[in-house]
Amino acid sequence: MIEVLVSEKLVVRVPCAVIEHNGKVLAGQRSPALSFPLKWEFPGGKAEKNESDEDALSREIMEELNVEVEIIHELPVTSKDQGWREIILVPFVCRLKSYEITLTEHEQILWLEAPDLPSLDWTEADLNVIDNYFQYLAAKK
Ligand SMILES: Nc1nc2c([nH]c(=O)n2[C@@H]2O[C@H](COP(=O)(O)OP(=O)(O)OP(=O)(O)O)[C@@H](O)[C@H]2O)c(=O)[nH]1
Repeated sequence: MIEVLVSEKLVVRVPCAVIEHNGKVLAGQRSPALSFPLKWEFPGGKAEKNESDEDALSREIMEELNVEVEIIHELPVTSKDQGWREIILVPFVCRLKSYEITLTEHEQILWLEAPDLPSLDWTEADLNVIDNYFQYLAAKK
């Protein structure tokens, strides 16, 4: 009998924040020292075992930007197959609850008006997030 080894793909759940403030949206540029160097992303990161998406989001945003956020709306989950693993992005539209941002991981952040978001070089999964964010904005009008 031939045995087939099927390796399970790693599935990584990544809550992230589309942070709105004064009519603009925050984009973060990944550090040159990390995976996907210098790509743009929405701040956030991998949820830990037994951690809710919301708790992971708050923790990651505090770790990366040193601010508190309030969730306004959950956007559709989007996934990206990276070959050896699958990233499940769980995006939340948020507003700031505190305002003194201190960067601990990102190379830089930019505040952009929504229509300008696609001008940056995003990680692939984020293109879906941006589309879904545009749909959310259109539905609010
Ligand atoms: N926070 C965040 N991560 C994203 C986005 N899009 C996307 O593909 N990712 C990927 O999701 C993973 C989040 O991991 P992380 O922020 O907790 O940790 P990390 O940079 O050390 O990641 P790594 O596992 O690739 O080394 C990264 O690989 C990142 O590239 C996004 O919009 N926000």
